[in-house]
Formats: sequence, structure tokens, C-alpha cells
Amino acid sequence: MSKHYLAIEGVSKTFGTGHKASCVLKDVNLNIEKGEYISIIGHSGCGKSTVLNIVAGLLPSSKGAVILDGKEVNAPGPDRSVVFQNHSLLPWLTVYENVALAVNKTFRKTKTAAQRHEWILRSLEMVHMSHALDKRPAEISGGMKQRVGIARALAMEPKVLLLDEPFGALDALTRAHLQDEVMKIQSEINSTIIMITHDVDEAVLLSDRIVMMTNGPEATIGEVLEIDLPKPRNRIELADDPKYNRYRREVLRFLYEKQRKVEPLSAARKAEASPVARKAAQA
Ligand SMILES: Nc1ncnc2c1ncn2[C@@H]1O[C@H](COP(=O)(O)OP(=O)(O)OP(=O)(O)O)[C@@H](O)[C@H]1O
Repeated sequence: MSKHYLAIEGVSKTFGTGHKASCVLKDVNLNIEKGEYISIIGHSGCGKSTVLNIVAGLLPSSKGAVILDGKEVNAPGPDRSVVFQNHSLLPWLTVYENVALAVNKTFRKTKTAAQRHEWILRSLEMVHMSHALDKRPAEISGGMKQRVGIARALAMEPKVLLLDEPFGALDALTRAHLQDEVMKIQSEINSTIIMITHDVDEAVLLSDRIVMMTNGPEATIGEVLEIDLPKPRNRIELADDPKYNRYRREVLRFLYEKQRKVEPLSAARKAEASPVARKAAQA
């Protein structure tokens, strides 16, 4: 049995069968310790969400296994909660009720009604949403909805919090506020987090390690970068920190030099690139 808190062991994933089979992930291996903040970064379509969905138990792997705290993951469970880029709150329930739904289900047998109520209030307080308990999702901003989604996910006290581009749909300022809040919450409750991001600064700012994925098909982990910066981290101070900038450059180098994404050429650009077309243009 794995001695690590979370182990992704030799995970491969093929979608489809026969001549339509496509091997998206090949032999992904990663060990994560309790309280670690891991970011997964890689070009669009390489398989980041597939990894996250396998850890969440939403997708089965074709080969290999995910072991969480000594138990193999085979299905979704309350020990892993997921926050997606676009909030998944129920529109007919209030902020309080959205969190209550998860809390009442998870702690039905282990907490009294009064304890559950306190817990819902505390979870919403952590993300500064106590002022909007009775509002419905349509009455609050995108950033606030994402806060409630995070509160709901944390309220279930998962062993691992899985964040799939949680700040991706937010404007830069809201994004920065929410990143700071997540950093603070993580330092307070020591949660184990796996986050998918496309944002290099976000990855360096928040993570203990950045997992960089190669391009698909048959994507796997190319490099893992340890971020040895003291916490709590301050985005303004780090902007001039040589170590921070070196980490940033290393991720950028991986993405834009080592794993440069070659987009398929459009018909027009292909024609432009052909020697005949170039000659014709020069004539
Ligand atoms: N259910 C599915 N059936 C078939 N192919 C799938 C399925 N889910 C994902 N794929 C394919 O697997 C590949 C990886 O997809 P995935 O969503 O994991 O990538 P990603 O790195 O998260 O992309 P992005 O950054 O754009 O969100 C893509 O080519 C996608 O089309």
C-alpha cells in the first residue's frame, strides 16, 4: 500500500475503442502529501481535466490506480470535492441552502442540526460571504458564486480539494482577491489541493509544486517544479523576487520551448507556407 497520502500510480486513459481509440494519458505517476498545494499546468487539451476527473472518481482510468489515504478511488465520494471554473450552484436555492445541501448530506449522521448550522455559517464566513446568506445565485456576482462554490467544497471537509480552473472565468482583480483567500484558508486548515490552471503566475504564487504536463496524445508528467518560497506569500513583494521570477521562467520555458504547442495550420496559412505560394508572392 502506498505510503503517500495521495498516489496516482501508472494511470493511463484511452477514450473510445478500435480504430477510434485515443490514448490521452500514458503512465501518469504522482505522489502528493497531506497539506500540499499542487498545480497542474499544460497546453489546452493535453489531459489535465482527465487527470482531475480520474482522481475525483468521475472517470475510470484505463490502467493504473489512484490511492487516497490507503483506499483505492473507484467512484466519486465526499472525501474529494471538486470546484469547476463555472460555479455549479443550484439556482433555486439560496447561498446558505446551497452549502447546507452538501453539509447535511455529508454530516447527517455525525453532526447535530445545530452543529451543521454552525458549520455552514463558518464555511461561508471563511470566504467572506456571511452577508449574502439569503441571496440566490442570480443575485450575486461571478466571484461571489465561486466563493460559495469553494465554501461548499471546503464545508465537506474533503481529504482532497480538486480545483478545475477555479478562477478562470473571473476578472483580474476578483481573481487576485480569491487567490489570496484560498491561500489564507489553506494555511488555516491545511487542506490538500490539486488545481488545474493555465496561469503561470497563479501556479507559482499558490503552489508547493507545479506539475507540468507534456502535450497529448499520450500526455504524461514532463517536469515537476518545487516552489521553495516562504508562506504566507505576498504577490506584490514577489513581483521583484528573483527566485519567484526564476520559477516563472522555468514554467514558461517548459510550456513555450520544451512543449511548444504546434497548432494545426489553417488551409490559408498552409498555402502561404508552401514554397510555391511563397515564390508566387515574391514575384
Ligand atoms: N469523454 C471523452 N471522450 C472522448 N475524448 C475525451 C473525453 N474527455 C476528454 N477527451 C479528450 O481528451 C483530451 C484531453 O482533454 P482534457 O479536457 O483532459 O484536456 P485539458 O488539458 O483539461 O484541456 P483544457 O486545458 O482545454 O481544458 C482532449 O483531446 C479531449 O478531446
